[in-house]
Parts: sequence; structure tokens; C-alpha cells
Amino acid sequence: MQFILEDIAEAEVERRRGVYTPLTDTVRDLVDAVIRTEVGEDALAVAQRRIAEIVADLRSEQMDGPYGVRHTRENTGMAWGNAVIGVRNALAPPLNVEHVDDGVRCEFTLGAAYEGPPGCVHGGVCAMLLDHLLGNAASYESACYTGTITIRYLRPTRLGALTARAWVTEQTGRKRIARGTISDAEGVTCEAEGVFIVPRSALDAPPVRWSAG
Ligand SMILES: CCCCCCCCCC(=O)SCCNC(=O)CCNC(=O)[C@H](O)C(C)(C)COP(=O)(O)OP(=O)(O)OC[C@H]1O[C@@H](n2cnc3c(N)ncnc32)[C@H](O)[C@@H]1OP(=O)(O)O
Repeated sequence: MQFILEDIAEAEVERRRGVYTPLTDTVRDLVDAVIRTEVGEDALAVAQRRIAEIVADLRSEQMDGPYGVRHTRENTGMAWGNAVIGVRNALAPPLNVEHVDDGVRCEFTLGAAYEGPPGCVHGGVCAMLLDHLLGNAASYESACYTGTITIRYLRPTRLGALTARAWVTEQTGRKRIARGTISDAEGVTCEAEGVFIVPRSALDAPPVRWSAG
């Protein structure tokens, strides 16, 4: 398990971000469109063939394995395959994490692709987002791994506009306790507490800015 140095200038990171973001957004839109389409079966068959052609084009040149977790020499994080923030991952909502005085926060919208109970966010999706956010809040000096996380679902989280925040409440040695919430317009829908550990191997690594994916 290794972080990868991507030896490129910050301007090149931004250029690539500008290339991949519209592609990923369109694939995200495709996922939503497939879930909600009511076109006839002939149109579906045509769509399937056209999409398969595009997949074949993209597969004509592929990297081996996953994208990996990359960073520049300036320690800008490029976790572009990440399931929560990945610039190249249409499965990621994505969260655009902002650093605030007491931790991290973000505003995001979850649509049909994240449904669990009718009209509501799947509990596993809430857990995944909170895991990432608490981990991000805890990773202020070095990257932390989740040791244990507990989620309390206070009431259903309706699909739509949401906010989330996370902060660290305690640090002893390599161990950090973080808490966080997801809220809708009426208030908190679920809350989390977790233990995050800095692995021994990361103790000497420089801090990386992960918020931008
Ligand atoms: C893009 C990046 C942005 C940043 C955000 C990242 C968020 C992503 C969060 C994740 O999803 S990480 C993926 C899920 N987690 C894992 O895969 C972790 C797998 N487990 C491990 O790698 C190791 O078990 C772990 C690093 C968590 C701990 O191994 P260590 O060998 O460093 O632990 P050690 O036994 O030395 O214990 C150190 C302290 O942590 C405590 N501890 C260890 N494992 C724990 C655990 N699982 N739960 C709670 N506490 C734990 C342990 O009791 C002890 O506490 P004390 O110092 O008080 O004695």
C-alpha cells in the first residue's frame, strides 16, 4: 500500500482536473438517466450499444489496476479514483471538502443513485461519506485509517441537498477520535464517532491536502 508521487506542476493538476471533471460529471448524469429513464426498449438497446462503443474506446488504453492515491511534490492530493471525492470516479457524489476552523465541512446533493429506503439515502452511503469526512478531519498532519466507526441514524436522510461536517475531539499518540454529522434543512439526520489511527509507516510522511479530490 503506497502513495504515488505524480511529478507534475500545480497548473497541470488543474488542467487535468478541467479535462476529467466534465467527463465524470457526464457519466454521473448517465447513471442517473439510466435509473430514471422511461424510454422504450428499442431506445434502450440503442443506448446500450452506443455506450458499449464508448467503453471500448476508453478501454483501448488503460492503466493496470486502480488509479492509486497520488500527490504532487507540493503535496496536493490527487485521490482521483476515490469513492467519495474522486475527480475521475462517477460513483463519488463527489464531496468537495472545505477546511473550517474546527474541522471539515461540505455541501452536496445526493440523487437517485444513492437511494436505499424510498426517497432516502442508503445507510451504507451515509456511513461511507461520514467515514471519509471523519478520516479527513483526523488527517491534519498525516493520513489516518479508520479503526472503528459507529453511525447513529437518528431519522431517514432524504435524497437532495445535504451538508456534513466532522471534527476531532481527542488525540492521544497515533490515535484520534473524530465525530461528525449529516444534516438536511431540518437538522441532523445521522451522526458518527470513530477512532482513526495514523499508521506507523505514515509518521514521517508530509501532510497532503486531500480536500480537492
Ligand atoms: C484521500 C484521503 C483523505 C483522508 C481521509 C481518509 C478517510 C478514509 C478512511 C478509510 O476508509 S481507511 C480504510 C479502512 N480502514 C482500514 O483499512 C484500516 C485497517 N487496519 C489497519 O491498517 C490497522 O489495524 C490500523 C492502522 C487501524 C491500526 O494498526 P496499528 O498496528 O497501527 O495499531 P496498534 O495496535 O499499534 O494500536 C495503536 C492504538 O490504536 C488502537 N487501535 C488499533 N486498532 C484499532 C481499531 N481497529 N479500532 C480502534 N482502536 C484501534 C489501539 O488500541 C492503540 O490504542 P492505544 O494507543 O490507546 O493503546
